[in-house]
Amino acid sequence: MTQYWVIIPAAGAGKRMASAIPKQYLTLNQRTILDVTIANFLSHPQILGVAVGVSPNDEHWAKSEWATHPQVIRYDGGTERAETVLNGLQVLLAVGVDETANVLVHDAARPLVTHDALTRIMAHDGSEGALLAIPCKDTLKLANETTQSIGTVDRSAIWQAQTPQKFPLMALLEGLSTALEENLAITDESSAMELLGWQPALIEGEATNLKITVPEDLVMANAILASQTHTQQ
Ligand SMILES: Nc1ccn([C@@H]2O[C@H](COP(=O)(O)OP(=O)(O)OP(=O)(O)O)[C@@H](O)[C@H]2O)c(=O)n1
Ligand SMILES: C[C@](O)(CO)[C@H](O)COP(=O)(O)O
Repeated sequence: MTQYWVIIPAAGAGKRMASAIPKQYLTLNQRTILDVTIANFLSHPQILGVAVGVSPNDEHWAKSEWATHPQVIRYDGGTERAETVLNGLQVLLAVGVDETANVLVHDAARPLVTHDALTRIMAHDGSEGALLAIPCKDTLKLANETTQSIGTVDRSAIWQAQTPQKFPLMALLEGLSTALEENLAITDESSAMELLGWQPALIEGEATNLKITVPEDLVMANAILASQTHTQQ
């Protein structure tokens, strides 16, 4: 079975969470969100190691249960997510990861991804990359500047992107470098690859793989964790 390195961007400030500490260090079932995320990956047999991008002035990483683990590399993230991921790709090259290898990129703020979903995206053998995503289930409204509905968007072709996202290391490095050089506001890896003309596969994920962004997401994540057995070590 193919084995993978994972880049976990964890250098964000968590502004929308409005918490005293960056949200990736908030507690989920007596562990930090970041430690739960790392545990989820390192407990999967196809994961070789994790490169975690944290803020250069991060004061919390040293207390992580993974801070000294041999399969975990800490590196300096950037001011934007794309920069943090790009720095991670450079780190993987520096430690000898093959340029042709596919790598996974996964938000630190998504601790509940299941091994089943990880196995499915790693098993996907398409040539244009892949990402976990979920088809839109709600009716979508278009809002005007006073938050009134001015129309309904056809949701039949709308999917919500999640992570992990999987791309060849060097291709992703080119995509992110291009997007950053052109000052393009990209919020995930697949949008950078689409700029190069790639059409990555959408691999259906799970609604429980939520990104913890605002306080109510943490309430939901705790409820999901309490109701499901996640394979974590
Ligand atoms: N410069 C940045 C910005 C974000 N991230 C990471 O990208 C993931 C998804 O981003 P998001 O949920 O937006 O996190 P934040 O940027 O921290 O949140 P906010 O936008 O509310 O500040 C998070 O794990 C976050 O730590 C990162 O590594 N480097
Ligand atoms: C990568 C991502 O989680 C896919 O939905 C999302 O784009 C991250 O966006 P954010 O604004 O950095 O949270």
